Amino acid sequence: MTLDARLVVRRPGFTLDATLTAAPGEVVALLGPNGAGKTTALRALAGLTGLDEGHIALNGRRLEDPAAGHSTAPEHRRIGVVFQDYLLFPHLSALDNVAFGPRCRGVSRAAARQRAAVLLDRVALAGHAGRKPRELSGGQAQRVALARALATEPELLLLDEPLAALDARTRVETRTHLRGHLSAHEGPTVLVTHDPLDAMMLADRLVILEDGRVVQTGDAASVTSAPRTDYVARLVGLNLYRGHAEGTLVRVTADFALTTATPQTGEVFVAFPPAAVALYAVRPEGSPRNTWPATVGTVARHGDALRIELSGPVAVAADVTPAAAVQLGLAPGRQVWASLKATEASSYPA
Ligand SMILES: Nc1ncnc2c1ncn2[C@@H]1O[C@H](COP(=O)(O)OP(=O)(O)OP(=O)(O)O)[C@@H](O)[C@H]1O
Repeated sequence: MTLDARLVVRRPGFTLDATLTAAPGEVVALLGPNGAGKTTALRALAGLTGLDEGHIALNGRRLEDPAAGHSTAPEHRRIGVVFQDYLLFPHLSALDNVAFGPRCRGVSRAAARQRAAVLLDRVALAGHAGRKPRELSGGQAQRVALARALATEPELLLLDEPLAALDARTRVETRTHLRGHLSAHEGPTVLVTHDPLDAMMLADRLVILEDGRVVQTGDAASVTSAPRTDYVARLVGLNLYRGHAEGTLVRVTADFALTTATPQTGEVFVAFPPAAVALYAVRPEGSPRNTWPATVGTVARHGDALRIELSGPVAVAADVTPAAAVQLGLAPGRQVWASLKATEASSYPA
């Protein structure tokens, strides 16, 4: 069971053009900022939004091929969808919600309910089979929605912000359960989220979508260690610049260059954490560091540290201890020197 898709959907002022593949058993997270096209991509896979171009193939079978004038209706795609707000039928019990899909596919009432009971048991809700959705907690409703999506034995599983409706505590617990269920699913799974933690905990691979395009893909470790866009850099809390490298010197702008530890040639990204930026009242002398004058913009709490947004030759975020902030008198408008060790700046080809 393999997913192979190129999704092209044109809207006024927005075009989704994303290639998406997923191997059997693989969980792919579509991660991106608001309006990136994640939901549009999911709806296109489910057949709820038509493709203007491209194709969707599952197991080598074409579900949609606009060039050939072919589109399989949503109900004939072997796809299970868990929507953001779960969309459970309010008047049906948990059991009948789960039995609904098999019933629609012609399974007898008794067999559908039997299958639903097995699935509810699998999501640890056997004791709640008779409850209506309003009598379930958010986490329980999420599990019923998952059981309902699995009830039709889908080849492809789609999840739209599966944990967004849950409070923080339920979320942690439900995420762990969901991870287990996803790994038991033999087909590919595509999940949409704008929560990096959900993406990293649930998915084998991240596909970062920005403005309708795939800007980066890879496992969590490779994406977070080498972000390729500002969005990804902010997501993982790194400063990120693009520049031109000649050896260990990377020219970022006409009047700003950074020295890095590893020599490179050509177009590169340079990334470093805010905690690697040290601030001084006077220019630090005589060390193999990058130093530049900067002006304090905003000061905000960030964990145990203070996150200082600085302007100057480049915008940069620095984390300092509250004690250092007091000592340096860090307030908006204060002029300081920023400093970064070459060994803290990693560079990699753009
Ligand atoms: N039915 C529609 N008609 C016209 N434009 C639409 C429609 N649905 C979505 N769009 C536009 O398509 C773009 C992508 O929207 P989409 O909902 O896919 O993004 P998203 O990444 O899921 O965002 P969010 O995280 O906010 O849900 C947006 O610019 C949106 O305004």
